[in-house]
Amino acid sequence: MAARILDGKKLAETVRAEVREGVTAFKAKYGRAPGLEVILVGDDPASQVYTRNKEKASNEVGMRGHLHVLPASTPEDDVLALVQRLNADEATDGILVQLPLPKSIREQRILDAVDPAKDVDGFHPINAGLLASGRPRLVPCTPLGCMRLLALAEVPLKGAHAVVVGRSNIVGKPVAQLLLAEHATVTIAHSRTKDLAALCREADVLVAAVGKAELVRGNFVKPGAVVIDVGINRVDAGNGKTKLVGDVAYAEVAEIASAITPVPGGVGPMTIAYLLQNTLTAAHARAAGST
Ligand SMILES: Nc1nc(=O)c2c([nH]1)NC[C@@H]1CN(c3ccc(C(=O)N[C@@H](CCC(=O)O)C(=O)O)cc3)C=[N+]21
Repeated sequence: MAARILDGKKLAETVRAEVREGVTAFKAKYGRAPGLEVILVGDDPASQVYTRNKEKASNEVGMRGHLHVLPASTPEDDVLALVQRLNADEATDGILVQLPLPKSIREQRILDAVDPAKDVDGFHPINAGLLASGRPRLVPCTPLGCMRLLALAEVPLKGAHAVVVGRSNIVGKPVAQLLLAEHATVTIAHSRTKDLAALCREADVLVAAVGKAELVRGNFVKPGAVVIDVGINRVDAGNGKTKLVGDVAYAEVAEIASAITPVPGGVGPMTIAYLLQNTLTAAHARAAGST
């Protein structure tokens, strides 16, 4: 039995179309476009591609998207000053600081400076705390994308055992909170978990977000489970080139799971789609004066 492939690229198109309609309605109501400001510090090639894609994607749905590129040598205080300027800018609804930042800059200091009302990544401790308290406001994009993929899979979450492998503030913890809110029984596992394979085999829903290429093998998966692969690992393809693989050994697991997300074309495109959705959400909240 081969698993159903959960096509994130196609579903992301649907989400973007939803956002595009929402942006049209927002413009009609408020006479302005939602504004997204993306900040990239440094010249990491992958980050350059990702941030340009975010800028482009926001413009494609009718937003005012803008990318700020700062040299890697930019002093921490200058990055902070840009964040503060954007916090104060009425036309800016969303601020995204691309990670990782150069080592000379304290990430926490910058992320904590983003106005929680404009924190479209959902990384600010206020937004993390609201999510954990069952009062979600701006929720991290990748976990939102995972939940939408699970909705596509039509997997019943109520009472299901969900195992999340990975405990990051960006994916593992928030996706666990969202699964809990849907009444799943959630286990958060990580690199130090004893007998990880046996624990994962208990999962009806398995979310792999550890950042270790193909860690999740066939023997980690209960027959019929739904598998969401958040990993994006660039590995040697053997022919002098590189390729992207997830945290899941796809070919092997696709023989056992009932549904699985591919890499690329799974969670990645959904992350960008939900960044746009979050920007629209932030714009509405700000325009309505609720924050
Ligand atoms: N503040 C911040 N917010 C982020 O959301 C954030 C970040 N920093 N830093 C880096 C990571 C990574 N990330 C990706 C988003 C989409 C794809 C994506 O669309 N990937 C395509 C393939 C891309 C390719 O071919 O290289 C796919 O999976 O199909 C990948 C990676 C967002 N991140």
